[in-house]
Amino acid sequence: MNRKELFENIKRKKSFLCVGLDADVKKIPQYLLKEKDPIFTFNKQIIDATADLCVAYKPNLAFYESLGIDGWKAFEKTVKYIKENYSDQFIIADAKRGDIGNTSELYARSFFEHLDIDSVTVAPYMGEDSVKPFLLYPNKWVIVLGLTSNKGSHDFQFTTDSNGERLFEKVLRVSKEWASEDQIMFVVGATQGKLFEDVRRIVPNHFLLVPGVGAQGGSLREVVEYGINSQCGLLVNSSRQIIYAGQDENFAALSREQALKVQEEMKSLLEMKNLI
Ligand SMILES: O=C(O)c1cc(=O)[nH]c(=O)n1[C@@H]1O[C@H](COP(=O)(O)O)[C@@H](O)[C@H]1O
Repeated sequence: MNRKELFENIKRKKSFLCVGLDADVKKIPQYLLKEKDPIFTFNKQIIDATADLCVAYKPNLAFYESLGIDGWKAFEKTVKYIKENYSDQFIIADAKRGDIGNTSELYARSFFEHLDIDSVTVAPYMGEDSVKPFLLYPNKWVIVLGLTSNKGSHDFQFTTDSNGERLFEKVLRVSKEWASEDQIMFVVGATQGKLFEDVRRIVPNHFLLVPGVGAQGGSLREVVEYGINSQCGLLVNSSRQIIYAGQDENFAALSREQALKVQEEMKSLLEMKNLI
């Protein structure tokens, strides 16, 4: 999916919500454990209940890999299900990969060839040659960790060099040269609030993947205030707050209610910014 199509979907659905499919076998409704594939059954119901309210899904690989082969199968089935039933959804494999070139090549192959997923999150720490193999796929997206949502973002990302440039700023400035705005997005945590202004000074046009609203307490209003651009430029992820809204048979309907609340706020913010 290209940038124009993504923006068209945002306008049509009046939403820039990404639902995070972080399905933890210990947190999903426990009655699902009697199913043959509880994680896929859970995901399928969440997807069916939210697909008209969001433009993207982000399964985080940790939740699947932790279950071994069964988890990987549930991941593949989830991706296939989205692609076959909701082809307008942008799929993000949240894998935070990145390694020496020949290894990254294989990571890229698994997500972009084997699974044909739209995008993958990548850690930039190992530099250009660790990210480049992902960029060899012209219609796919690489989502580079820029300024993360967690407390530990302060350990390294805010350290400054002799010119006063912070590490996250250097990451954005340097890595945006590795490919065009049609292939690279950046992760910026919703918890970083006003710092979106600093991010936008360096990458005014890029799409940003923004986790950290909901369970981590980031403010959607602030993200929009400081981070939106003329093509919206934001995919705001919420995982736990949406997918764990209920524990009984009606869990998917409760997830939908949560997603609807976020989508309604997004609609009014898009209207306020004259984008719809
Ligand atoms: O790359 C990410 O998606 C990510 C980056 C970041 O800085 N912070 C962050 O929370 N995430 C992911 O976004 C999701 C957030 O989940 P919730 O806090 O439950 O909404 C998880 O899958 C995290 O791994």
